[in-house]
Amino acid sequence: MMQRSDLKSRWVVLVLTAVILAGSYFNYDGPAALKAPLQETLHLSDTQYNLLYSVYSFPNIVLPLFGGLLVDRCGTKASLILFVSTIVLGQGIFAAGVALRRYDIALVGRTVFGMGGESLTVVQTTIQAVWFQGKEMAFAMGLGLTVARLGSVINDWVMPAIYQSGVPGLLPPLEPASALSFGFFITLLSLGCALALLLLEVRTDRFLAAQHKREQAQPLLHDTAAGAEAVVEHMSLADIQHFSASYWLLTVSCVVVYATILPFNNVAAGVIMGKYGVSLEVADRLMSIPYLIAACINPFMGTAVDLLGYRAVMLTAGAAALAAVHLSLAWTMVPVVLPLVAMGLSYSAYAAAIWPSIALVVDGRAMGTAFGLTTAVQNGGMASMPIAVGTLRDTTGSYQAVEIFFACVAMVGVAVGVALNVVNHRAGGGLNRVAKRRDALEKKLEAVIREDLEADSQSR
Ligand SMILES: C[C@H](NC(=O)[C@@H](N)CCCCN)C(=O)O
Repeated sequence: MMQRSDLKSRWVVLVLTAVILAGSYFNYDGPAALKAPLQETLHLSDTQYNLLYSVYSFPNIVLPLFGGLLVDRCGTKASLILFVSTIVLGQGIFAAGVALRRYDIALVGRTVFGMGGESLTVVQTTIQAVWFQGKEMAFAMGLGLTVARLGSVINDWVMPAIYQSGVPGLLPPLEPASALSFGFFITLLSLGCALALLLLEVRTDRFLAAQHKREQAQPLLHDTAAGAEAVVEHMSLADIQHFSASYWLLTVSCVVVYATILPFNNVAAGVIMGKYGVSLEVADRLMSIPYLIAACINPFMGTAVDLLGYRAVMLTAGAAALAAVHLSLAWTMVPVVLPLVAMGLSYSAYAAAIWPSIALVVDGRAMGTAFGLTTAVQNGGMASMPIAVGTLRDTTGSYQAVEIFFACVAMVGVAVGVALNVVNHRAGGGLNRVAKRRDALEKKLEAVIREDLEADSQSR
């Protein structure tokens, strides 16, 4: 029976989903590229500035856990339009709040934006899973993340330029709301791509329905969400109790290690400007280095993980490298490019290992629940970390204490990584093995058990 993954149009779907997410990542990092102008215009302390990131994550301490359920219930088409519309609305409110010099409205905008932003990644992953099921799924997802991260990089380059010069006849210069309004147009581009995807999905439904009628096959599953059931099965909260120690260690690792990457990016311009005395534009270009490197090497890192294994080792080494990066930013005056390049390499290695590791340690049936739970817990870290960072910066007056704090959190990541290696070794070392070899061993084991069972039933 013909499926979506048999159609060439899956590549169009990949481009559309990647551009949709790039629009979201572009605007997630909007405040980071405009840190100084935003603080100046709205008279914000570091704590208040960082709260713009915490409020993005607050709703997501719960939402991603139910994101899969919502996608299952409402379908990918409806939830895609819902979540993209939510980020359009959120970015519009945020830009309006900044234009009106109303910090409270800006916070509401970031909260609404967050309510769409993280759930959008859930529905995007589901759509990619449905269209690439049994085909190039890992490659497609890696490429999707690369394009999304390019959204962050382009943001770092474009936002300060628009802030400086505005858009003649449209947006005034030296006004942060101008750059944020440009971000609003980018969300409209995401909405345009989402509508194009909706049309493509509807046409594909019709095409497959006609095809299935011809084949006298089962009735068509009328929504991609239903089609997704084979891959991203119904979320069941009861599954959580069966998750292994490795899963929980991976989740803790995800929280602490990501807490030293994304919240660092939120204040990176401030760290670089304060320490090296460069302009906002130069600081913004420099801060794009980690994400630019990650965007370029993500698919290769993913391939390396697939070919070599060593996931748990890579997670631990990535955390250790991040601790070294933050310590060097706290205590040394090495050229800033070096720690930023090292951060990009460690981030990419870490991201390439963490998400497939989660897929390896949970039962396929509980995959949606597992990813939803990890993302929800991760957002707990993303919500609290900016508050801690802002408070530290405001009370000490410099970023040195913040950098030492980041390094300590990364060291917790190293400790969790060591524990993960021990637990994983005792459980057979699956995370450090090559997936194909692991699959082969599991298949062998299954065959032996099946033979035993058959011999058992024959002897009775
Ligand atoms: C793949 C991973 N994504 C996440 O960790 C998201 N939960 C948070 C992304 C925040 C920007 N929208 C990543 O970006 O490495």
